[in-house]
Amino acid sequence: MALNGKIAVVTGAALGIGKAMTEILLQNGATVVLLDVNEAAGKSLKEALDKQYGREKTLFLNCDVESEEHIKAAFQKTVETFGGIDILCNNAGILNERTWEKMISINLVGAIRVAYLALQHMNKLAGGRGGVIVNTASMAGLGPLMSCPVYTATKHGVVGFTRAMAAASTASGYGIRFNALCPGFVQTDLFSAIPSNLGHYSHLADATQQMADMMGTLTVSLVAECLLELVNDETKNGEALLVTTNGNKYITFPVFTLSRGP
Ligand SMILES: NC(=O)C1=CN([C@@H]2O[C@H](COP(=O)(O)OP(=O)(O)OC[C@H]3O[C@@H](n4cnc5c(N)ncnc54)[C@H](O)[C@@H]3O)[C@@H](O)[C@H]2O)C=CC1
Ligand SMILES: CC/C=C\C[C@H](O)C(=O)/C=C/C=C/C=C\C=C\[C@@H](O)C/C=C\CCC(=O)O
Repeated sequence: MALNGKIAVVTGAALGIGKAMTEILLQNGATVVLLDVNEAAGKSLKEALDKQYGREKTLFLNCDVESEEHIKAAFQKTVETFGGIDILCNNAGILNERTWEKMISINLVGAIRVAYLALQHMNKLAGGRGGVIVNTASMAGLGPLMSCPVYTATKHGVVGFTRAMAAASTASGYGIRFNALCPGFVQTDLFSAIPSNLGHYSHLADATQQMADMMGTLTVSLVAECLLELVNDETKNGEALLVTTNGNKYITFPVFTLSRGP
């Protein structure tokens, strides 16, 4: 299988989209390290996956992406156990406008911290073997969601970080591709909890639900298939893949040519 011998790390792996990412990576032959702050859910998933794929194909580590210490230890354990990291699914995230500073700390600062610490092991200039980092952004990383402006900001940040790191990696010779996955509404616990997590914008919950009703909700397995596309297609670097129930598209962004003023 395409990912035989590859070592993947998934953050937020215990539930939702991260769980589906873990499963499709295993189905395609990868060994997967599951990182999540929800220890009960992570251990439960590991137990189920052991039965299906064997104990040696996965490792669950309790890891909070807000903690540099946790992430460093998780990546160290990964490299000690499996010899390296080839694929990072930088997926952990929350949606809660009431605790917006924490949401920034997890969705944006956490994603950057995880990517930077993974670079220390993946970067060819640092003895790594290169690979691919897929950051889970969102459709809200491409356009505004009025009911969750800070969530929108975090996801716009993830898209921008991804595209800039893709260019930096190419220019520097890291040997790592960076791509952003931008799903619309996906049926997960995060999505189900939205009405109670809009804070100042709770009065806009109905409008958001109407948008979701109109656009439809995606399954986690469909999102995971798009992850696999970004992992397997070595031509993809610096891409933002929009995933909707009406199909998927690679977003075209404005190009600013550097030219002197008049
Ligand atoms: N559900 C949706 O409609 C969409 C979700 N997304 C993004 O997809 C990613 C996954 O979301 P879902 O699967 O929907 O959510 P979920 O709530 O179902 O699963 C998120 C997982 O991340 C873990 N997590 C949360 N904070 C963490 C932390 N500090 N450290 C480590 N793990 C942590 C949770 O324990 C959970 O297992 C998020 O980044 C989210 O913003 C993007 C587009 C659509
Ligand atoms: C309320 C948030 C619900 C779920 C979280 C998930 O991450 C998410 O943000 C889902 C977003 C769905 C957005 C749906 C419509 C957005 C419309 C506009 O903001 C335009 C957005 C993108 C346009 C991209 C493009 O077509 O070029």
